[in-house]
Amino acid sequence: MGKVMIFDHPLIQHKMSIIRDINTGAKEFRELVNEISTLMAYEVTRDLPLEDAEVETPVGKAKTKVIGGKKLGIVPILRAGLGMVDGMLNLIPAAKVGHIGLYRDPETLKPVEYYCKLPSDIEERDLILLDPMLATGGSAVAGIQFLKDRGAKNIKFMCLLASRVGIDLINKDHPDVDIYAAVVDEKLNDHGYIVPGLGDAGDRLFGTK
Ligand SMILES: O=P(O)(O)OC[C@H]1O[C@H](OP(=O)(O)OP(=O)(O)O)[C@H](O)[C@@H]1O
Ligand SMILES: O=c1cc[nH]c(=O)[nH]1
Ligand SMILES: [Mg+2]
Repeated sequence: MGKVMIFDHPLIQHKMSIIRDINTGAKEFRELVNEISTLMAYEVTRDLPLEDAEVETPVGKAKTKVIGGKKLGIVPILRAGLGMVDGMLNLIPAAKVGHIGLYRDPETLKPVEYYCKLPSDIEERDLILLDPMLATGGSAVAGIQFLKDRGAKNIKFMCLLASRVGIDLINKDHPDVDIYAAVVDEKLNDHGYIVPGLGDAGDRLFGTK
């Protein structure tokens, strides 16, 4: 089964508290999603392989380590995943960015696909799939399958808020995928929203409600 990493870092917990607050407006919400994504990127990239290197300092030669030939890709699930892209690119600026458009049908709660544009060499890249919300898990599971169908082999899923049900579904359908979540909430309501959650992440990021 994939690893499940929940973040207990005080900075992340503090920022998640503000993000959940109904009184936090779109500007601050966007800034915080960005900042939390950068903090999480630090841990999500922990297993990047290092290679030995040597550099000339002003005083002599230093034996150093550099990130090796690993190619990375980040793939936000539209729309809400877009809010996490810049935060990730702050730390891994060379990563290529793909996009998957999925929305959750409000009646069936099933994901509906409407867009896909991925790096052409996706099968050679380690991918981090981004979506702030993991609720029923339908969108994440569909997004992961989407990437695998196009040749991706090494995929991580990163979200801000996860439900227990969503984590279990990814573990069941994609046991090879590691999950990174800032916070876990236990419950979903009848409309598939995480409770207490933070509401609709896409609407809060883009001010559409
Ligand atoms: O785990 P699930 O039950 O599938 O729900 C999570 C999905 O729902 C939200 O997207 P939404 O459909 O609201 O689209 P949006 O990002 O365009 O607002 C969220 O960003 C996830 O993609
Ligand atoms: O709580 C939820 C569930 C799905 N999508 C959201 O944006 N929020
Ligand atoms: Mg939404």
